[in-house]
Amino acid sequence: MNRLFEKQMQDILKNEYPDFMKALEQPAVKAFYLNPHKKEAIKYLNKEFIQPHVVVKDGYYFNYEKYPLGKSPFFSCGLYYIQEPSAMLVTHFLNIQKDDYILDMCAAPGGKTCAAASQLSEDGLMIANDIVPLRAKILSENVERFGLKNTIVTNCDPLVFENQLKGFFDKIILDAPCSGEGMFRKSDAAIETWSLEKVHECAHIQRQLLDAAMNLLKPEGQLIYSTCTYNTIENEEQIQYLLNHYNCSLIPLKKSHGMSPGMNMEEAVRLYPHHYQGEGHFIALIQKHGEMTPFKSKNLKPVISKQNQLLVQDFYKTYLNCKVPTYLYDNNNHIYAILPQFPELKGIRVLRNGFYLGECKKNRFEPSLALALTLQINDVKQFYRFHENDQEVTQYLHGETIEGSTQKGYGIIFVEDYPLSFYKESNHQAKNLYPKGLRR
Ligand SMILES: C[S@@+](CC[C@H](N)C(=O)[O-])C[C@H]1O[C@@H](n2cnc3c(N)ncnc32)[C@H](O)[C@@H]1O
Repeated sequence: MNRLFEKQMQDILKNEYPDFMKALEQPAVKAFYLNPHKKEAIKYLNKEFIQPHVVVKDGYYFNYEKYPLGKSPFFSCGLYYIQEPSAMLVTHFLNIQKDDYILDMCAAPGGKTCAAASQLSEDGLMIANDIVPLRAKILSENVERFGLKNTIVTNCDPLVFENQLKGFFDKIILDAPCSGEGMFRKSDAAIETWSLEKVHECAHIQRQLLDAAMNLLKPEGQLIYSTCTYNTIENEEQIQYLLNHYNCSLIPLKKSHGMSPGMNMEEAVRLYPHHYQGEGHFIALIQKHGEMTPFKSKNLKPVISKQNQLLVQDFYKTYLNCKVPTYLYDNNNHIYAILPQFPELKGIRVLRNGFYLGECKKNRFEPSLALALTLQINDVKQFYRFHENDQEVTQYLHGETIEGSTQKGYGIIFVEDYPLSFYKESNHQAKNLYPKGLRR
């Protein structure tokens, strides 16, 4: 372990330092939270290996060795998101209202995006962004798996949002890139790449992101800032900067179960592995004050060609028992259901324009995995239903064709009550439509 880091922790923790070092030798704790839209699924999970999170509603710790939930088909059905138990507190502390407009500035892989966006109604909006293209792609896949209809996924430097969405957001999540000191128990790479220079480099980026966040918030909007690191440069000093330079104040976060206050900042939360069951974290909630007139964005207009509209309508009529969404947006024959409050994003790389329904190809519509994952058994005219451990589910996830019956065309594979993917049947064979990149 780096000497400078050890010295820093001794200064912060004083006589608790040996306990902290001992805790770093223990295995990291794993947890998940249930998808609020699918939470009856808890009945299918093995209670022997899960235990409720101490504060997070619908959050659970679990034993990954004995119960590798990431490998279960239920994971592919989007029934839960596996997230570190300290990271879960970020959205727990953000008092989300159903119609909030939220920006998650550094969102990949999407733990906080999925937790927050799944609490919003169709009057709300989440823009989930990550600057790294590959990470933004993973974020987009996780948004899809969680069945989110109100979420736009972008891949840009979040400073760019300032040009068009100043004063637009009710809440901003800034889970900042940081020096990762809190992840030393989970990741050797975090230990190896730590240096004081890295702390200062991260602090520089964080400062830019914090300035942008304050400008992007509505007057009376809230910013939740978090890092998985312990040093005060990236934590309390950043918050103090905001308090000194902006019309804002700290909202006190309620501490329990071993959560510690910030350093000379009672309202914030610090999490240490020798006190709290999870990795190292810092969280602060900032209330912006002010009178600025909220910015009115230019909204994204629904546009779709007549021909593509007919293809989508025909697909819904033939295979589904639900209505075609009201606002359709056609991006190069990729069809999205958008919501009236979606802003137009100019010059920003958008990976997901909202709820992706599928692609119009020549004279047919090919439905997406995103559409499949939002359907219930009553919504579809044809389906096959299996149990978690049935061989057909394993075969399907491998990408194999499974034996059909006398159905024709598109249907959905369900695992218990939860959709997994579309298939297309002909000649008694249910052709596999599970995306190649997700097969396992
Ligand atoms: C701590 S992780 C975010 C974890 C995520 N919030 C979650 O809950 O799954 C920080 C993210 O910041 C992104 N990042 C790095 N530099 C950035 C920058 N300059 N602007 C925005 N995001 C950045 C990284 O790609 C990384 O995905």
